[in-house]
Amino acid sequence: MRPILQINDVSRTFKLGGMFFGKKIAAVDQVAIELPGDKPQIMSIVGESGSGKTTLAKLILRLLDPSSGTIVLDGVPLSAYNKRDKRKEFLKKVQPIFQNPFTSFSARKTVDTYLFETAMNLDVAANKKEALAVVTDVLKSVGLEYAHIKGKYPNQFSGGELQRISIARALIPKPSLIVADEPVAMIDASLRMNIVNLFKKLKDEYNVNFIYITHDLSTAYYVSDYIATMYKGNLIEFGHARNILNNPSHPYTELLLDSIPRVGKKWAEDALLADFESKQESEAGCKFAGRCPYAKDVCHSVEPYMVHLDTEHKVLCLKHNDYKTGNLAFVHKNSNHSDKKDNSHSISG
Ligand SMILES: Nc1ncnc2c1ncn2[C@@H]1O[C@H](COP(=O)(O)OP(=O)(O)OP(=O)(O)O)[C@@H](O)[C@H]1O
Repeated sequence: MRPILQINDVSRTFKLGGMFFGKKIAAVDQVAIELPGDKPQIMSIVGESGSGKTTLAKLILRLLDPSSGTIVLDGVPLSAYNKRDKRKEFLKKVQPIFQNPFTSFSARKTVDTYLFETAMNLDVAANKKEALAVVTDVLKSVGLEYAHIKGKYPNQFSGGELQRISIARALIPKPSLIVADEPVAMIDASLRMNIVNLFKKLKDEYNVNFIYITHDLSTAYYVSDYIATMYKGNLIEFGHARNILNNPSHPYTELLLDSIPRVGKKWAEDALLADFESKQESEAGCKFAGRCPYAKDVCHSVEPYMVHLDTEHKVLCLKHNDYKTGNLAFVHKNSNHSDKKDNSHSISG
């Protein structure tokens, strides 16, 4: 079964400052992810502010073009949708959900108008009667009645309700992929789980994959089939959520897991993250070395390369190559190969 999503060594750089003296930053730096297509998946992208999550989401949504690399959705490169007349086709396959539902809808338009327009514009319904059936259906799937939203404006809803309506709207074309960028960030903490639970339910009901971008690790670990951890533009760990939870293998993922409040966990353990944050970033080598509790000298001078711990778990860390820099003798017994990152050939033994 072909993967539903392939992100092939994708980078996106931004130029900051002037034409000649400005510097380039790699918001997304050679990210490679393959999401299996055998059944619908929820993949969370986690990482702190500035790690590149939103830039990656925008690349998948075609709101930005990659500086290099390709993204392939269900066997079709996203560049195939570049032509104007292919835009609708793309929107039928990939739908976004944004952080703030109040900015997704104009304050001057009733929300049901949006739903009807989406159904008609994306050729899901040929007329208003057909559209009504579709709209009623998608609203029911997110726990709302059409009668409850009919003729109302965005400010007549709570943030949680409006986010459910955005989800309903995204479902209208029955897309293969929904990209949700921090969809619960503006919602009351007590209601976040309801939204996240919806993703789990809808995944099977609509056979739709979700990319869930979040700071909220507790919901990410709860909802995900796969987890991608990003740090300063790099994908530093990717794998099945079960593997990541039971065997977090990048020191940063370990730290993130440690920072999730858990019943019975002492305050002193929570303080760990802040301590590491205060340390200096290293200039060369691993971007995380300055904060890493396991860093050795080599980590400050040699860029890490991706090590496959098993078929569904990979990590960008020299620790998993026993800090060796040329000899690919992996410590993990299941390891059988390492993959590129173009910088891997700069490693000398
Ligand atoms: N249009 C842009 N021009 C210049 N730099 C940008 C642009 N968009 C993003 N960046 C930079 O790229 C890096 C990654 O940003 P991005 O928004 O993707 O991170 P993020 O992980 O989504 O952060 P947050 O959780 O705060 O949204 C940051 O350093 C950011 O300042």
